[in-house]
Amino acid sequence: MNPLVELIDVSLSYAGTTALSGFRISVPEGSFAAVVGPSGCGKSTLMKLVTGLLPPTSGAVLVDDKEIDGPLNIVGMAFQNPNLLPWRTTLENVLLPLEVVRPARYEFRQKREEFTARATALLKMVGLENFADHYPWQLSGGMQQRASLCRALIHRPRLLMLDEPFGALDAFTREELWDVLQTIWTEQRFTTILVTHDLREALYLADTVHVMSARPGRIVRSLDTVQFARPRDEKTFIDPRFNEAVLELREEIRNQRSPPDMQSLTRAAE
Ligand SMILES: Nc1ncnc2c1ncn2[C@@H]1O[C@H](COP(=O)(O)OP(=O)(O)OP(=O)(O)O)[C@@H](O)[C@H]1O
Repeated sequence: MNPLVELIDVSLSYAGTTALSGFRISVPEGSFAAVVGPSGCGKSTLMKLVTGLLPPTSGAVLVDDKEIDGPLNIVGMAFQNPNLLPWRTTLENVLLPLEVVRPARYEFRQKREEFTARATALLKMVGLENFADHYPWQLSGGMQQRASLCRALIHRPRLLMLDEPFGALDAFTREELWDVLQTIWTEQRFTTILVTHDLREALYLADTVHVMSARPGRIVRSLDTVQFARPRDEKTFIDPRFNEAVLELREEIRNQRSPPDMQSLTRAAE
């Protein structure tokens, strides 16, 4: 499969801080990639580069074989905070990107009914069919995150970028949402890049788990998860190979952490 997203020798520096250096990744169209790494290694920076919100300092960010030169409209995004607009109902929140993302916004007025039907179908897929007219404050955190997933997918993006979308949820709700995401992805096969601290989440959802080094971040390991048959379910968690892979990734990330700053440790001990 051709890569939809490719970063070639990318570096990105903020004033005085090199966040990424020598970063390479290739994400085949229709695949699910997860990116894990130690805190501050540049995962969110990667999201900003791939969505075109930040240009690289050097190297190339290619999407669909073209170097990107601004925000992309083929992307859907979801973050740890669902960021639903409090004055809009669930349905209205899901429809929001169609009102702002080109070219959908030109069609929105003529095809409102069709788009509403699409939003309703998505809400059904995530189990929110009876909450379309509710406001965000009437929804639990998990329900808000389900709505945020629908909003990310309403314009049928070719690329879904997820930055810790389940990070703030309790373990049970989080695992429920993994299955919701797995079901939608299996059906629609949009290319997905998930940034997460949760190694089980990465292994459960992705085709390939990429491990980043400590800052300046680059990919130091890419682990294929093909041995875990899809659809994955609770049996996946008790597969010894799954737990071995979690331990392996944990060890890899531990080795990537920067050595402790001895001066601050000494200061903290005083
Ligand atoms: N706007 C900025 N200006 C200066 N430095 C920044 C800026 N944004 C991020 N950084 C630095 O770049 C590095 C990478 O940040 P980034 O937020 O991408 O990491 P992350 O892996 O997403 O972090 P976390 O795991 O804590 O969510 C960090 O050291 C951070 O302090």
